[in-house]
Amino acid sequence: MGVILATSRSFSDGDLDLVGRARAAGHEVVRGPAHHGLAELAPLLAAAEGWIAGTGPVTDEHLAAAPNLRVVARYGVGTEAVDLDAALRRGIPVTNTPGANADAVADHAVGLMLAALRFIPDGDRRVRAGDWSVRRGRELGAATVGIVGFGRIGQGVARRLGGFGSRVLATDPFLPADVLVERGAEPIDLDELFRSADLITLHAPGGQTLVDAARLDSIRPGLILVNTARPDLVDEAAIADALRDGRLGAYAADTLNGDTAASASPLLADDLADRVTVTPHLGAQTTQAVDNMGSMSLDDVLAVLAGRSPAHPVSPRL
Ligand SMILES: O=C(O)CC[C@@H](O)C(=O)O
Repeated sequence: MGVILATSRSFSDGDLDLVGRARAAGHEVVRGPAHHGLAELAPLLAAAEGWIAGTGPVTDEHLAAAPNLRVVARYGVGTEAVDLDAALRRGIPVTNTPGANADAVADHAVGLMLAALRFIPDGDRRVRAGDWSVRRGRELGAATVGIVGFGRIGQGVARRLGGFGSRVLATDPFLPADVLVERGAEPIDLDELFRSADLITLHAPGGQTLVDAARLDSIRPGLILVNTARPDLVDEAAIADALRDGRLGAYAADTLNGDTAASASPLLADDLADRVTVTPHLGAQTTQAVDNMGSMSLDDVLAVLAGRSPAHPVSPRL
């Protein structure tokens, strides 16, 4: 029996029997820790022929510790934590699960927009403290929403905002303007989007800083910023400053620098609690998305282990 290592947080936690599917193909699934250092994983990597990887790092050192490894399947979409060049050099294909969690994340992004616009988490905290005073919010349909990154998730957000009646602006370096128009958004460049929107939602790949102190000087006062993508897209200290001096109205995020060790984030300061909402990277955690990510990643691993091409290869040159 070959070993498939799964270090994603929720592989096989959905409705599908993915462990049984692997077993039927002659493989055993071994679960490993999602937030891992190399020392912790090395004994598991030593035996693995396939690796279903979560958001944790997949470095050249990890690959060197896995002499039997034949495929890395990213359980999810972002591949910034995977050393694609190292995998290419070692002849190990890398796959991901495009679209698998797009609806789940788009739902969550809209949820965070409403949470921030209507002070929902703050209202809950107040009621529990016996305070029934109200804060007056704004309607999503009256907002100009800027979508940064118009891939499957960004487009899913635009579709949902169509139902609310919001004005939707979008920017994406890889898509022609007519595609944005066709899918419900007004094309605009990044600088102009930050100057024009009342609410901005980030759906771009990690590995770049899109929101820093200079950018926050150009925004409309009271802007609401939503980040369901990656923590390094924003400079968290600059966000905290902008929340304190009122340039930014609210920050609602499904990700923080350091993630599980995030208590160190400046955004968790007590004085910002009424303007900051954070969820524990649960945007992709729905039964449907977990089944999609699990079955797509497992099918790709099984394909490679059976000597076939995977359906969702990631190109290191993209
Ligand atoms: O819930 C997860 O495992 C993360 C998925 C998400 O970050 C992705 O990369 O698509």
